[in-house]
Amino acid sequence: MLYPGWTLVVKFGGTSVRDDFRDAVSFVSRLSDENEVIVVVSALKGVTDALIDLASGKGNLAEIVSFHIDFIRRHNLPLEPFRGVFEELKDVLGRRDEFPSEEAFRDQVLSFGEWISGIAFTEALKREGISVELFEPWEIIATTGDFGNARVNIVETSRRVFPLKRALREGKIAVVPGFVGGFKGYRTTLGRNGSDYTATVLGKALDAKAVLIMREVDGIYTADPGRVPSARLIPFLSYDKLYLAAKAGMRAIHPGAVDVAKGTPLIFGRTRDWNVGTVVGYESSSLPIIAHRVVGDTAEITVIGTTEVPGFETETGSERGIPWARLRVPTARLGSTLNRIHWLIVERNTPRPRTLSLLSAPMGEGCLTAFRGDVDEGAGSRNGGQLWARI
Ligand SMILES: Nc1ncnc2c1ncn2[C@@H]1O[C@H](COP(=O)(O)OP(=O)(O)O)[C@@H](O)[C@H]1O
Ligand SMILES: N[C@@H](CC(=O)OP(=O)(O)O)C(=O)O
Repeated sequence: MLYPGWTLVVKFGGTSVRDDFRDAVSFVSRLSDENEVIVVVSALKGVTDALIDLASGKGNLAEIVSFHIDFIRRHNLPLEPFRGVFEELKDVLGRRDEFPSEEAFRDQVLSFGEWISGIAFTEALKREGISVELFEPWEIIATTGDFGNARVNIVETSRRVFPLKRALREGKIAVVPGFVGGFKGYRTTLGRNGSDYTATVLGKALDAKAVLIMREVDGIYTADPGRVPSARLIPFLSYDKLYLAAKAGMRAIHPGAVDVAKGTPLIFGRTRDWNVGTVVGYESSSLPIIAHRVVGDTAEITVIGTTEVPGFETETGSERGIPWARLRVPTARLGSTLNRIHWLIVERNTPRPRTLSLLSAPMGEGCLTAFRGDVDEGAGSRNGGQLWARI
């Protein structure tokens, strides 16, 4: 499958582990027939948030345990390998004072989400009769001591991957829980969506032929496909454009993951049906990407790959040779009841303009007030509390 004999890192996001576990396991099982495979798993979707609450004293351990037990039962996995882990988590919660900081304690608690997923994946592969070994990420991924947002030390991590190489040589699949690293005996985390970062770091350290990022959507789109039904799939995308989009707030990948990946093909696919949609390398299609984020009380919409957004006063710039245009909206100053802006992007200079993408960004209250003066009314339409502007 793919190219026989390749070393592949395959990462499954939290939604895939929680909702498409069987497809994920069978995909890995199939890949491993002819390839060396390293599997990186995220915590089940929602678990990291629940653990953050738990660490801050608000959460409920029993709920987290029963959520996992339900998952374990639904997939007919043996309960035994998990029991000690739930006990260990309870024990950590009682030892808060032994950690050098609140952040170090929180990272220790968060590490259990990915660790439990790692055990689940390992047990599921064993049940298929596949030879597999689970690795402790805090022993492999060497990081800085910035708890909550640690950076990986690639040189040190490359020294630590020998046990993984040994396992691969022995014909085993290596399972490495994502998002978690280690610093001076403490567990660290790599920032939200950090499992992508684990995957590309391992791709580099093991000189993998490709890193596959498997999720609930089949690739990278011109805008968030969860919000924008007309967003278009981008088949070929460059590392630099993906990096700029991630930095501008696109939720699809951890920005730190992209730079590490340079030189290794990054392939985005959907776990369900094993559908691959985007290959990231040095070349890019000309489609723009729209990303948005809220920074303090300002909402930012960035269009990457364009020099202007006609009809709007934008800040423009260029990074890594790629132009971008950015619109900032001070959400606090706005006062109407509108809470979304829909932004229609059409291809211009063509006889019949085609819709490329539509951004629907929640902007806090009052977008209409902010944009009324700037909008080309002839090009857009307002209905049902939505405002469209053509760019
Ligand atoms: N431009 C984009 N292209 C693809 N996905 C995007 C984009 N922007 C945001 N996303 C979101 O990223 C999410 C990634 O899928 P998901 O399986 O939830 O990832 P993970 O489980 O790794 O967090 C999707 O829900 C998708 O809506
Ligand atoms: N579980 C972590 C790390 C991660 O990468 O998750 P996901 O792959 O679901 O984005 C988080 O929620 O941030």
